[in-house]
Amino acid sequence: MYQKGVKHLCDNGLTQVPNKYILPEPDRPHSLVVDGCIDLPVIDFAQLQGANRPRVLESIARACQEFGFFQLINHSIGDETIGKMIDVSTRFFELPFEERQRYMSSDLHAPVRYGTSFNQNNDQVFCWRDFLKLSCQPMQDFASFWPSSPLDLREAVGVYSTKTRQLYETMMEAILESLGVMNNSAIYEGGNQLMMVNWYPACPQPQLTLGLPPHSDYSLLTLLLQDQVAGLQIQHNGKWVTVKPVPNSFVVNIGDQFEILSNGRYKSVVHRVAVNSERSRLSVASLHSLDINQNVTPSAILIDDSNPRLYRDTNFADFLDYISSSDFKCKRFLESRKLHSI
Ligand SMILES: O=C(O)CCC(=O)C(=O)O
Ligand SMILES: [Fe+2]
Repeated sequence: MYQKGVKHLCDNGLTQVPNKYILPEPDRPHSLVVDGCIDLPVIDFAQLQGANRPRVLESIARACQEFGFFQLINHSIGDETIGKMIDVSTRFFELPFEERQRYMSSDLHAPVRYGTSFNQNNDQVFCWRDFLKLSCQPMQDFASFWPSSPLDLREAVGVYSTKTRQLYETMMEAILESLGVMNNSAIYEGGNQLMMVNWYPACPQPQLTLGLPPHSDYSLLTLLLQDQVAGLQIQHNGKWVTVKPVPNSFVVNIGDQFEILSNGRYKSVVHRVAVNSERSRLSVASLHSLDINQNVTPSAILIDDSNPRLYRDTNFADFLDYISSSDFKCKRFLESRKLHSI
């Protein structure tokens, strides 16, 4: 019954968190280890386009080194596109269960997948999240698989994914430039784009469970849209800190593939999601990575005698194999790609 998702469970009335979702004591989101809200470094996309570019690139480098995350403002994706994406996603999760169930699949490679928890095939303890995962790139291959209800979903996802894709390419160019890696559009053109729409229902005992367990993203880069309900927490200086939502901005974070590409200069930082008893929360993560079988390799110009190569080549298919074969937690996939001299 837990396989049907948290929304389904809550719709049937719930005053306590079932055992299936109760984390062992040390894994719970204790308020003691949470160091309050932080303002992530803010990067002004508009400034990146003009004479201030060198200064903005320095701020990007600092943000990527210190946090692995930043807030992107003035990013040129209109409020209307963002508003529609949030609205249509919310309406998807409000559809009757039978309608959502049509997209349920335990196949990690399915182009459209409605599911629950983190990896419901393997998780011992479930997390307090339902999701809709949509493959987006190349769009002509995938759009016909996207849910046909709500009626305006395909159009909203089409516009939103095209615009986030363009923004991703511009940000990749800038982030690589901040590392001194120039003229490398071949790395990020084409590639894979997955839209992960996350729904975290309000939870009667939020201190016992998590919306998502600690993990790093496998992507090169993730562009995250969150609504106004706080929940995202990142590891910073050994503590969990909550990221304050900024309206109409994107939270941009470095993924495992970028950590490898940068030979460890920029780290893919572990994050998790806390839930709350007051409000449900929606987020849309646009995960951008290389094509499924395309290897990511540390950039040659970031390797020399004093900076030896730190990672072996890997690809997205390896990651999917990894998460289907083990109880995937934290950064263990990336750890498994490290060359053992470090
Ligand atoms: O909901 C969030 O704020 C984060 C989602 C996330 O980390 C993910 O989808 O990988
Ligand atoms: Fe994530």
